[in-house]
Amino acid sequence: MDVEPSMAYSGACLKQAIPLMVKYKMPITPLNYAVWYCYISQRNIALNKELDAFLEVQQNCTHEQAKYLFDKYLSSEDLSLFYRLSDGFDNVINRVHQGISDTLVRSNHFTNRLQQCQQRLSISDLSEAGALDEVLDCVARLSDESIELQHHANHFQHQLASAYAEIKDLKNELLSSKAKAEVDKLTGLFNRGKFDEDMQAFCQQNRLKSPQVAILAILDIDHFKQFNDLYGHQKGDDVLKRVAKKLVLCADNKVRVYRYGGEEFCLTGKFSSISEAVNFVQKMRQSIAGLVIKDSRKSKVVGKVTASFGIAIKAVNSKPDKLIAKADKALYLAKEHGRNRVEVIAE
Ligand SMILES: Nc1nc2c(ncn2[C@@H]2O[C@H](COP(=O)(O)OP(=O)(O)OP(=O)(O)O)[C@@H](O)[C@H]2O)c(=O)[nH]1
Repeated sequence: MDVEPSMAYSGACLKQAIPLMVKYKMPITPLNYAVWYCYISQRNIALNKELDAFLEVQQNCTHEQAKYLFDKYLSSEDLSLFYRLSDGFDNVINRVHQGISDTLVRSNHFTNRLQQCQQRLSISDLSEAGALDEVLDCVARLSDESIELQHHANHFQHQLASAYAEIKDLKNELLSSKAKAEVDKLTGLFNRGKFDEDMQAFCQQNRLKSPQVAILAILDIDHFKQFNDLYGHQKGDDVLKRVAKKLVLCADNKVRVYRYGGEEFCLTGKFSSISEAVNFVQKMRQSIAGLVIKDSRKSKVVGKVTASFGIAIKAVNSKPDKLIAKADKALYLAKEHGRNRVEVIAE
């Protein structure tokens, strides 16, 4: 890169790059940022095309692919530049740090001047010729310097206020991009990405209060394909939203609900016993079975919705894929045994 971009420009790029890195689950590292910076500023159309192709095929760009793009289209000079410019937080923090150092130097200087004046005044004999002039001189100098110090303090205060606003902006940007990346657009529930992330932590929690059981339940709307085929995809979407609403209404702070994909949802939670967990899930099932779908004029009932549930009881040191497979197996049994029911696999 020949011209070093301005701080404001790199800050603006950072604001655009962060949501993209969060969306595609790429760690915010200088190398990744360099690739996205290049993408956003459209400096190299070939890089944009290659990155678009990765994103289209697999919805993300792996570390190896980012490294490949970097090696192919960017140079180590770029990286050192991005090390300096990419991290908006660092830039702001450096400015504040510099402001504090300047203020300290100035206030130390002013303290020294005060001490010098104090000394000069204490040894001045006011009856001596010129002593009053010396006092006046001291006071005038101190007055000038205190005005200068005050100007500097005001300037520093503005610097701090703008740094604070900038950091807050970046933080909000990061938080809202992260939150958006975790939510399923149609239903507003947590999405599959968030589920995969949470499952790791859920499976690692082995210290449950006694007696307590942790469960994973997967539910699948019954004959949903038929519903789509009969009433259209939009009506199908409507059903998904209404099922999600019911799940949220039933859920309390014991459980967390996700859209697993398509017409499947899942929930994780802790209960004091297996029967309490099953009763809870049965209530969810009944609540969904109470859903009535009407035609667009809301005059005619066009269908009822039911869902089948599979519950897996988490064992100590359960691995996410094993626990999911167990819940899937229980769900399969619920479908096999007639749908609109709950099956549990405990072992
Ligand atoms: N409207 C809508 N349909 C979806 C969505 N995601 C998946 N589907 C549909 O969900 C249907 C799932 O059908 P299947 O897996 O065959 O199962 P099913 O008809 O629910 O039958 P059972 O599970 O055996 O009770 C498919 O027709 C998908 O197209 C979505 O976001 N919106």
